[in-house]
Amino acid sequence: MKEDKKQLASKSIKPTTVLVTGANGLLGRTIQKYKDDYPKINFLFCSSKELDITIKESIKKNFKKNKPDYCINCAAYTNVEKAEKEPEKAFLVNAEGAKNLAEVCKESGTVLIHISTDYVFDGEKRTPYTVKDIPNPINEYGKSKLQGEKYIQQILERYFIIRTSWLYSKEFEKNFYLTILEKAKRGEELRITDAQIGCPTDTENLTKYILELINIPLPLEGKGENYGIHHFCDKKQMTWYGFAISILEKNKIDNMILINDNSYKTIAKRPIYSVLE
Ligand SMILES: NC(=O)C1=CN([C@@H]2O[C@H](COP(=O)(O)OP(=O)(O)OC[C@H]3O[C@@H](n4cnc5c(N)ncnc54)[C@H](OP(=O)(O)O)[C@@H]3O)[C@@H](O)[C@H]2O)C=CC1
Ligand SMILES: Cc1cn([C@H]2C[C@H](O)[C@@H](COP(=O)(O)OP(=O)(O)O[C@H]3O[C@@H](C)C(=O)[C@@H](O)[C@H]3O)O2)c(=O)[nH]c1=O
Repeated sequence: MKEDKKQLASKSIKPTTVLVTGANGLLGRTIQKYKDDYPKINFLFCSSKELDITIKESIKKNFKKNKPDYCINCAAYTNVEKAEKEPEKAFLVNAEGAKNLAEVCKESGTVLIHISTDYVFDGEKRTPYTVKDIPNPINEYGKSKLQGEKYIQQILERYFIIRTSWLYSKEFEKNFYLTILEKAKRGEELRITDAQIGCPTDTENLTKYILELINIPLPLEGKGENYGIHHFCDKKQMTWYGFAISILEKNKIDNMILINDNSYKTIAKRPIYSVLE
Protein backbone atom coordinates (compact mmCIF):
# COMPACT_ATOMS: atom_id res chain seq x y z
CA MET A 1 0.00 0.00 0.00
CA LYS A 2 1.20 3.51 -0.80
CA GLU A 3 2.17 5.64 2.20
CA ASP A 4 0.25 8.88 2.26
CA LYS A 5 1.54 12.31 3.32
CA LYS A 6 0.17 11.97 6.89
CA GLN A 7 1.96 8.65 7.43
CA LEU A 8 5.18 10.17 6.11
CA ALA A 9 4.76 13.14 8.45
CA SER A 10 4.25 10.82 11.43
CA LYS A 11 7.59 9.17 10.58
CA SER A 12 8.98 12.72 10.14
CA ILE A 13 10.06 12.05 6.56
CA LYS A 14 9.88 15.36 4.76
CA PRO A 15 7.94 15.03 1.51
CA THR A 16 9.59 16.50 -1.57
CA THR A 17 8.03 19.87 -2.38
CA VAL A 18 7.51 20.44 -6.09
CA LEU A 19 6.26 23.78 -7.35
CA VAL A 20 4.66 23.74 -10.81
CA THR A 21 4.41 27.02 -12.74
CA GLY A 22 1.96 27.54 -15.61
CA ALA A 23 -0.14 24.87 -13.91
CA ASN A 24 -3.29 25.51 -15.93
CA GLY A 25 -1.63 24.89 -19.30
CA LEU A 26 -1.69 21.64 -21.24
CA LEU A 27 1.27 20.02 -19.46
CA GLY A 28 0.45 21.62 -16.09
CA ARG A 29 -3.05 20.16 -16.09
CA THR A 30 -1.70 16.72 -17.01
CA ILE A 31 0.74 16.85 -14.07
CA GLN A 32 -2.19 17.81 -11.81
CA LYS A 33 -4.04 14.71 -13.02
CA TYR A 34 -1.20 12.44 -11.81
CA LYS A 35 -0.48 14.14 -8.47
CA ASP A 36 -2.11 11.39 -6.38
CA ASP A 37 0.18 8.75 -7.89
CA TYR A 38 3.11 10.42 -6.11
CA PRO A 39 2.20 10.53 -2.40
CA LYS A 40 5.75 11.43 -1.40
CA ILE A 41 5.53 14.65 -3.37
CA ASN A 42 3.92 17.74 -1.96
CA PHE A 43 2.75 19.57 -5.10
CA LEU A 44 2.15 23.32 -5.27
CA PHE A 45 0.36 24.19 -8.49
CA CYS A 46 0.58 27.85 -9.50
CA SER A 47 -1.43 29.32 -12.35
CA SER A 48 -0.19 32.37 -14.24
CA LYS A 49 -2.33 34.55 -11.97
CA GLU A 50 -0.90 33.01 -8.80
CA LEU A 51 2.71 33.23 -9.99
CA ASP A 52 3.81 35.36 -12.92
CA ILE A 53 7.33 34.27 -13.83
CA THR A 54 8.09 37.66 -15.40
CA ILE A 55 7.94 39.25 -11.90
CA LYS A 56 11.06 38.16 -10.03
CA GLU A 57 9.96 39.59 -6.67
CA SER A 58 6.80 37.46 -6.64
CA ILE A 59 8.83 34.32 -7.42
CA LYS A 60 11.19 35.20 -4.55
CA LYS A 61 8.29 35.71 -2.15
CA ASN A 62 6.68 32.45 -3.18
CA PHE A 63 9.92 30.45 -2.87
CA LYS A 64 10.73 32.00 0.50
CA LYS A 65 7.37 30.84 1.82
CA ASN A 66 7.19 27.41 0.16
CA LYS A 67 10.87 26.39 -0.06
CA PRO A 68 10.40 24.09 -3.07
CA ASP A 69 12.94 21.30 -3.64
CA TYR A 70 12.04 21.30 -7.34
CA CYS A 71 10.35 23.73 -9.68
CA ILE A 72 8.78 22.33 -12.86
CA ASN A 73 8.48 25.26 -15.24
CA CYS A 74 5.45 24.69 -17.46
CA ALA A 75 4.89 28.43 -17.89
CA ALA A 76 5.55 29.61 -21.40
CA TYR A 77 4.42 31.71 -24.31
CA THR A 78 3.51 28.94 -26.79
CA ASN A 79 1.65 30.65 -29.62
CA VAL A 80 4.13 30.08 -32.46
CA GLU A 81 2.18 32.26 -34.92
CA LYS A 82 1.60 35.22 -32.58
CA ALA A 83 5.25 35.18 -31.48
CA GLU A 84 6.22 36.40 -34.95
CA LYS A 85 4.10 39.52 -34.46
CA GLU A 86 4.96 40.20 -30.82
CA PRO A 87 8.39 38.62 -30.21
CA GLU A 88 9.02 40.84 -27.18
CA LYS A 89 6.13 39.12 -25.36
CA ALA A 90 7.50 35.67 -26.21
CA PHE A 91 10.99 36.68 -25.01
CA LEU A 92 9.61 38.22 -21.81
CA VAL A 93 8.09 34.91 -20.71
CA ASN A 94 10.30 32.29 -22.40
CA ALA A 95 13.67 33.98 -21.87
CA GLU A 96 13.38 36.57 -19.06
CA GLY A 97 10.86 34.45 -17.12
CA ALA A 98 13.17 31.43 -17.30
CA LYS A 99 16.07 33.65 -16.17
CA ASN A 100 14.09 34.92 -13.17
CA LEU A 101 13.24 31.37 -12.16
CA ALA A 102 16.84 30.23 -12.55
CA GLU A 103 18.12 33.09 -10.37
CA VAL A 104 15.61 32.41 -7.62
CA CYS A 105 16.26 28.64 -7.84
CA LYS A 106 19.97 29.34 -7.37
CA GLU A 107 19.33 31.46 -4.27
CA SER A 108 16.99 28.88 -2.75
CA GLY A 109 18.82 25.67 -3.76
CA THR A 110 15.86 24.52 -5.85
CA VAL A 111 16.38 22.13 -8.79
CA LEU A 112 14.80 23.63 -11.91
CA ILE A 113 13.07 21.31 -14.37
CA HIS A 114 12.49 23.46 -17.42
CA ILE A 115 10.58 22.36 -20.52
CA SER A 116 11.94 23.33 -23.92
CA THR A 117 11.18 22.48 -27.52
CA ASP A 118 12.23 20.78 -30.76
CA TYR A 119 11.71 24.22 -32.37
CA VAL A 120 15.17 25.30 -31.10
CA PHE A 121 16.49 23.37 -34.13
CA ASP A 122 16.43 24.55 -37.75
CA GLY A 123 15.19 21.24 -39.17
CA GLU A 124 18.02 20.84 -41.69
CA LYS A 125 19.10 17.41 -40.36
CA ARG A 126 17.57 14.15 -41.52
CA THR A 127 18.55 12.04 -38.53
CA PRO A 128 17.28 12.61 -34.97
CA TYR A 129 18.65 15.64 -33.14
CA THR A 130 20.88 14.73 -30.22
CA VAL A 131 21.55 16.85 -27.14
CA LYS A 132 24.96 17.65 -28.69
CA ASP A 133 23.50 19.18 -31.87
CA ILE A 134 23.77 22.95 -32.06
CA PRO A 135 20.39 24.69 -31.95
CA ASN A 136 19.58 27.25 -34.63
CA PRO A 137 15.95 28.34 -34.28
CA ILE A 138 14.13 29.69 -37.33
CA ASN A 139 11.16 31.35 -35.64
CA GLU A 140 10.68 33.80 -32.75
CA TYR A 141 9.15 31.19 -30.44
CA GLY A 142 12.19 28.92 -30.93
CA LYS A 143 14.59 31.83 -30.48
CA SER A 144 12.93 32.88 -27.22
CA LYS A 145 12.99 29.30 -25.90
CA LEU A 146 16.67 28.94 -26.78
CA GLN A 147 17.50 32.18 -24.95
CA GLY A 148 15.69 30.76 -21.90
CA GLU A 149 17.83 27.60 -22.11
CA LYS A 150 21.02 29.67 -22.31
CA TYR A 151 20.16 31.74 -19.24
CA ILE A 152 19.44 28.59 -17.22
CA GLN A 153 22.75 27.02 -18.28
CA GLN A 154 24.65 30.19 -17.35
CA ILE A 155 23.03 30.57 -13.95
CA LEU A 156 22.46 27.07 -12.62
CA GLU A 157 24.32 23.82 -12.10
CA ARG A 158 21.38 21.80 -10.84
CA TYR A 159 18.87 21.92 -13.66
CA PHE A 160 17.12 19.73 -16.19
CA ILE A 161 16.20 21.22 -19.55
CA ILE A 162 13.81 18.74 -21.15
CA ARG A 163 13.27 19.35 -24.84
CA THR A 164 10.10 17.75 -26.13
CA SER A 165 7.97 17.99 -29.27
CA TRP A 166 4.45 18.27 -30.64
CA LEU A 167 2.69 17.90 -27.27
CA TYR A 168 -0.87 16.68 -27.33
CA SER A 169 -3.50 15.53 -24.87
CA LYS A 170 -6.66 13.52 -25.43
CA GLU A 171 -8.21 15.34 -22.50
CA PHE A 172 -6.99 18.89 -22.11
CA GLU A 173 -7.33 21.70 -24.62
CA LYS A 174 -5.83 23.33 -26.59
CA ASN A 175 -3.86 21.00 -28.85
CA PHE A 176 -3.69 19.47 -32.34
CA TYR A 177 -5.33 16.17 -31.29
CA LEU A 178 -8.49 17.78 -29.96
CA THR A 179 -8.53 20.44 -32.71
CA ILE A 180 -8.72 17.66 -35.32
CA LEU A 181 -11.50 15.89 -33.41
CA GLU A 182 -13.42 19.18 -33.02
CA LYS A 183 -13.13 19.91 -36.74
CA ALA A 184 -14.24 16.36 -37.51
CA LYS A 185 -17.27 16.73 -35.21
CA ARG A 186 -18.26 19.90 -37.03
CA GLY A 187 -17.93 18.03 -40.33
CA GLU A 188 -15.24 20.44 -41.54
CA GLU A 189 -12.98 19.41 -44.39
CA LEU A 190 -9.47 18.84 -43.02
CA ARG A 191 -6.55 20.29 -44.95
CA ILE A 192 -3.35 19.31 -43.19
CA THR A 193 0.27 19.85 -44.08
CA ASP A 194 2.82 17.07 -44.55
CA ALA A 195 5.71 19.53 -44.78
CA GLN A 196 7.07 18.74 -41.29
CA ILE A 197 8.30 15.54 -39.68
CA GLY A 198 8.37 15.24 -35.91
CA CYS A 199 7.25 13.13 -32.97
CA PRO A 200 3.86 13.82 -31.43
CA THR A 201 4.22 13.36 -27.68
CA ASP A 202 1.42 12.57 -25.26
CA THR A 203 1.62 14.90 -22.23
CA GLU A 204 0.87 11.87 -20.04
CA ASN A 205 4.14 10.20 -21.07
CA LEU A 206 6.12 13.40 -20.54
CA THR A 207 4.50 13.84 -17.12
CA LYS A 208 5.59 10.35 -16.04
CA TYR A 209 9.13 10.97 -17.32
CA ILE A 210 9.40 14.23 -15.36
CA LEU A 211 7.96 12.83 -12.14
CA GLU A 212 10.18 9.75 -12.31
CA LEU A 213 13.21 12.06 -12.64
CA ILE A 214 12.22 13.58 -9.31
CA ASN A 215 12.09 10.13 -7.74
CA ILE A 216 15.75 9.47 -8.58
CA PRO A 217 18.00 10.55 -5.66
CA LEU A 218 20.15 13.48 -6.75
CA PRO A 219 23.56 14.66 -5.58
CA LEU A 220 23.16 17.72 -3.41
CA GLU A 221 26.14 19.59 -4.79
CA GLY A 222 27.70 20.17 -8.19
CA LYS A 223 26.74 18.73 -11.54
CA GLY A 224 25.30 15.25 -11.11
CA GLU A 225 25.40 12.95 -14.13
CA ASN A 226 21.74 13.40 -14.82
CA TYR A 227 21.64 17.20 -14.85
CA GLY A 228 21.69 19.11 -18.12
CA ILE A 229 19.80 18.86 -21.37
CA HIS A 230 17.51 15.89 -22.02
CA HIS A 231 15.42 15.02 -25.06
CA PHE A 232 12.08 13.31 -24.49
CA CYS A 233 9.44 12.52 -27.10
CA ASP A 234 7.21 9.61 -28.06
CA LYS A 235 8.75 7.08 -30.43
CA LYS A 236 6.82 7.35 -33.68
CA GLN A 237 7.86 10.00 -36.17
CA MET A 238 5.31 11.31 -38.65
CA THR A 239 3.96 14.40 -40.40
CA TRP A 240 1.05 16.47 -39.07
CA TYR A 241 -1.00 14.94 -41.93
CA GLY A 242 0.01 11.44 -40.79
CA PHE A 243 -0.84 12.37 -37.21
CA ALA A 244 -4.30 13.56 -38.33
CA ILE A 245 -4.87 10.22 -40.10
CA SER A 246 -3.94 8.28 -36.96
CA ILE A 247 -6.20 10.48 -34.78
CA LEU A 248 -9.18 9.82 -37.05
CA GLU A 249 -8.38 6.08 -37.21
CA LYS A 250 -8.04 5.76 -33.42
CA ASN A 251 -11.39 7.47 -32.98
CA LYS A 252 -12.99 5.34 -35.73
CA ILE A 253 -13.95 8.40 -37.79
CA ASP A 254 -14.04 7.36 -41.44
CA ASN A 255 -16.43 9.83 -43.03
CA MET A 256 -14.07 12.83 -43.09
CA ILE A 257 -12.48 14.52 -46.06
CA LEU A 258 -8.80 14.70 -45.15
CA ILE A 259 -6.60 16.41 -47.70
CA ASN A 260 -2.82 16.55 -47.70
CA ASP A 261 -2.42 20.27 -48.28
CA ASN A 262 0.68 22.39 -47.72
CA SER A 263 -1.07 25.67 -48.40
CA TYR A 264 -2.37 26.04 -44.79
CA LYS A 265 -1.52 29.67 -44.09
CA THR A 266 1.10 30.25 -41.42
CA ILE A 267 3.33 33.24 -40.65
CA ALA A 268 6.03 31.40 -38.70
CA LYS A 269 8.59 29.19 -40.41
CA ARG A 270 8.72 25.75 -38.81
CA PRO A 271 11.52 23.16 -38.86
CA ILE A 272 10.94 20.63 -41.66
CA TYR A 273 12.45 17.84 -39.54
CA SER A 274 12.55 18.00 -35.75
CA VAL A 275 12.74 14.42 -34.50
CA LEU A 276 14.55 14.30 -31.14
CA GLU A 277 16.81 11.38 -30.25
N1 LIG B 1 2.56 22.52 -26.76
C1 LIG B 1 3.55 21.94 -27.43
O1 LIG B 1 3.35 21.35 -28.51
C2 LIG B 1 4.94 21.95 -26.89
C3 LIG B 1 5.27 22.65 -25.74
N2 LIG B 1 6.57 22.66 -25.29
C4 LIG B 1 6.92 23.37 -24.06
O2 LIG B 1 6.27 22.70 -22.99
C5 LIG B 1 5.93 23.62 -21.95
C6 LIG B 1 4.46 23.47 -21.61
O3 LIG B 1 3.71 23.77 -22.78
P1 LIG B 1 2.12 23.68 -22.82
O4 LIG B 1 1.59 23.12 -21.57
O5 LIG B 1 1.76 23.07 -24.11
O6 LIG B 1 1.77 25.24 -22.91
P2 LIG B 1 0.40 25.98 -22.66
O7 LIG B 1 0.39 27.16 -23.55
O8 LIG B 1 -0.75 25.03 -22.71
O9 LIG B 1 0.54 26.45 -21.14
C7 LIG B 1 1.44 27.45 -20.79
C8 LIG B 1 0.97 28.03 -19.48
O10 LIG B 1 1.90 29.06 -19.12
C9 LIG B 1 1.14 30.12 -18.55
N3 LIG B 1 1.88 31.37 -18.62
C10 LIG B 1 2.04 32.20 -19.68
N4 LIG B 1 2.76 33.29 -19.31
C11 LIG B 1 3.05 33.13 -17.99
C12 LIG B 1 3.76 33.90 -17.05
N5 LIG B 1 4.30 35.08 -17.37
N6 LIG B 1 3.87 33.44 -15.79
C13 LIG B 1 3.31 32.25 -15.43
N7 LIG B 1 2.62 31.48 -16.28
C14 LIG B 1 2.50 31.91 -17.56
C15 LIG B 1 -0.14 30.15 -19.35
O11 LIG B 1 -1.13 30.81 -18.60
P3 LIG B 1 -2.22 31.77 -19.32
O12 LIG B 1 -2.99 30.86 -20.22
O13 LIG B 1 -2.97 32.34 -18.18
O14 LIG B 1 -1.40 32.77 -20.10
C16 LIG B 1 -0.42 28.67 -19.54
O15 LIG B 1 -1.22 28.17 -18.50
C17 LIG B 1 6.33 25.00 -22.51
O16 LIG B 1 7.60 25.32 -22.00
C18 LIG B 1 6.42 24.80 -24.00
O17 LIG B 1 7.34 25.69 -24.59
C19 LIG B 1 7.57 21.98 -25.94
C20 LIG B 1 7.30 21.28 -27.07
C21 LIG B 1 5.96 21.16 -27.61
C1 LIG C 1 -5.11 23.11 -37.39
C2 LIG C 1 -4.25 22.87 -38.62
C3 LIG C 1 -2.88 22.94 -38.55
N1 LIG C 1 -2.12 22.74 -39.65
C4 LIG C 1 -0.66 22.80 -39.56
C5 LIG C 1 -0.06 24.06 -38.96
C6 LIG C 1 1.21 23.56 -38.33
O1 LIG C 1 2.26 23.49 -39.31
C7 LIG C 1 0.85 22.15 -37.89
C8 LIG C 1 0.49 21.98 -36.45
O2 LIG C 1 -0.31 23.03 -35.98
P1 LIG C 1 -0.03 23.69 -34.57
O3 LIG C 1 -0.68 25.01 -34.56
O4 LIG C 1 -0.36 22.70 -33.51
O5 LIG C 1 1.56 23.80 -34.72
P2 LIG C 1 2.69 24.46 -33.90
O6 LIG C 1 2.15 25.61 -33.14
O7 LIG C 1 3.78 24.70 -34.84
O8 LIG C 1 3.11 23.33 -32.84
C9 LIG C 1 4.28 23.54 -32.09
O9 LIG C 1 3.93 24.17 -30.87
C10 LIG C 1 5.07 24.57 -30.11
C11 LIG C 1 4.56 25.16 -28.81
C12 LIG C 1 6.10 23.54 -29.98
O10 LIG C 1 6.95 23.63 -29.08
C13 LIG C 1 6.29 22.53 -31.07
O11 LIG C 1 6.85 21.33 -30.62
C14 LIG C 1 5.01 22.24 -31.83
O12 LIG C 1 4.14 21.39 -31.11
O13 LIG C 1 -0.28 21.76 -38.69
C15 LIG C 1 -2.69 22.40 -40.88
O14 LIG C 1 -1.99 22.19 -41.89
N2 LIG C 1 -4.06 22.34 -40.97
C16 LIG C 1 -4.87 22.56 -39.88
O15 LIG C 1 -6.14 22.50 -40.01
